[in-house]
Amino acid sequence: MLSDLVSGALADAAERRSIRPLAEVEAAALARPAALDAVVALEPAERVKIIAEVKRASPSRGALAEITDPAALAVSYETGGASAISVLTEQRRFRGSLDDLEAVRAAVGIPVLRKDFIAEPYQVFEARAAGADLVLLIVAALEQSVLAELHELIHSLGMTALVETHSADEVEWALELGPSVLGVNARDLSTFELDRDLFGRLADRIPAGVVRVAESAVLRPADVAHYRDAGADVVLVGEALVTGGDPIQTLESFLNAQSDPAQAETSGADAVTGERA
Ligand SMILES: O=C(O)c1ccccc1NCC(=O)[C@H](O)[C@H](O)COP(=O)(O)O
Repeated sequence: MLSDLVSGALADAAERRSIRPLAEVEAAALARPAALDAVVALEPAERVKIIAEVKRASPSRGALAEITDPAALAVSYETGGASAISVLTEQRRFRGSLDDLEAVRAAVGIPVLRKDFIAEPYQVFEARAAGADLVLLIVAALEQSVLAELHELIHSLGMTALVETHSADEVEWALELGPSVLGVNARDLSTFELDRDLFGRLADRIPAGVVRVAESAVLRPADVAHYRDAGADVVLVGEALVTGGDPIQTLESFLNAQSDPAQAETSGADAVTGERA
């Protein structure tokens, strides 16, 4: 699944490049106002911070929400207290686009993440040209040399990489890059299995000074508390926010629930499927 997603994303990028060549996108990227400092926005604080995701659909869940106005959704995320916005720009399985990213960038004042299957420099320049401040790099999807090249490019353009891992080896490879922000995704991107305890097993391997992001499988406030207790500085939330009805209220409940440790014990969500009990 992951290699299909990467090859689909590369094919779509090749099509866009045939219309808008690299030189043009590079010039647009360099002409953008400077990226926002995502490391400052996400740096550890008393409460866990939230990256709120604009997510219409996914390979594991199918259609999630229509989201006709991604900018309005992002504004409600910002109002609800999100520290950054993640925009899924992959079009085949997530029904996202760079237009969504541009619209969100224009509407909010907090950092915006391009969440996609980034595997070549063109996609990084596109991200900056569309106004991204953060770009996702998935360790499992990339050769180490490509990972290092893209990481360097992201930083040379003033953006921050969110380097995503799913195992102890991947954390080790990610750390070779000297990342500022490192994510552990509870979702295995090939099987879709969710393991909410993975973050806790890997967190100690992430040195102080690197922002620790727990990604996926947050369905209720207790899940935020669970990640916080395991050492997360930030949680990345998609599905619960786009399906939950009122994103502002959902975000507030996630941010406020963190001070109630009792809730950590009452989570009824299944750690493997992520289904609500
Ligand atoms: O969400 C999927 O089904 C998926 C499948 C394959 C590759 C990536 C996938 N999702 C990307 C993400 O990691 C999530 O959108 C993000 O972490 C939020 O997760 P959630 O809160 O569980 O929607």
